[in-house]
Amino acid sequence: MPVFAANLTMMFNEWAFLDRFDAAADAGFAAVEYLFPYGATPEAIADRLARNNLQQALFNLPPGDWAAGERGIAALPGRFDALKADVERALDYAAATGVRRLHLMAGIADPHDEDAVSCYRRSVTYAAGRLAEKGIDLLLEPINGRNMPGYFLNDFGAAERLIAECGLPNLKLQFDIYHHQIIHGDVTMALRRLLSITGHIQIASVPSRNEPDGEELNYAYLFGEIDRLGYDGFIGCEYIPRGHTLDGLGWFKPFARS
Ligand SMILES: O=C(O)C(=O)[C@@H](O)CO
Ligand SMILES: [Mg+2]
Repeated sequence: MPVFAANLTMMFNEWAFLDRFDAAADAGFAAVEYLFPYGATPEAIADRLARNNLQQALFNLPPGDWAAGERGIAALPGRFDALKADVERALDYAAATGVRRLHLMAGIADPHDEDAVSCYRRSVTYAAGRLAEKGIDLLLEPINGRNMPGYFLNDFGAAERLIAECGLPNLKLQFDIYHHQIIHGDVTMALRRLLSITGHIQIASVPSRNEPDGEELNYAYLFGEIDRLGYDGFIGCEYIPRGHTLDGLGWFKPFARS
């Protein structure tokens, strides 16, 4: 049975950030993820995880200046020193939370620009190496261009090729089913092909990015397929609830921790 992680950036927004940990645990989640922990101290987050017996499934390395429109800096030439500092900052939070996987955002850059391509590869190789020393996986997530126009890593094939070329055991794919359906479709066949290099899965309805209980994808079928393929990682619930978070958890009832 999949282990679902509540995404505390999108879900449980009725509560302040730290209180979302309590709310997610009360709703039956055994794990959480979010985009960024950096607005709270590592100690405060560790305390919420411990007191609620929650696993920290995932978070992202710092993304650059998010408010200014940056969406990662890994593919941005001239930012390598900042990236190295970001890796250390994320590792402080990793040590406190016990997370075993971190997502590195690529940034807004032309995927056909040679400088961006070589810069991205250098950043990925460096970050994966540093995380390997701590037993942590580095994840790469292709993101669709409708949600993130101009994003460098906008193709699952590109991620698959890079992971194969680098040949680093802790470099893995973050398979967000929502993005895959929008970019490529054919989700089941892609899961079968890519699960062996997948370190984390995320879900949402398509096209609305709401609860995984309707619209274009049949998640009941996909959860069965993910189980059948032997996936033993987390599934991150990276969706925007249609209304109050708790009112939209009908789909989750069979999986809730009691
Ligand atoms: O946008 C998504 O999808 C994510 O998983 C975020 O972490 C941004 O990368
Ligand atoms: Mg995602």
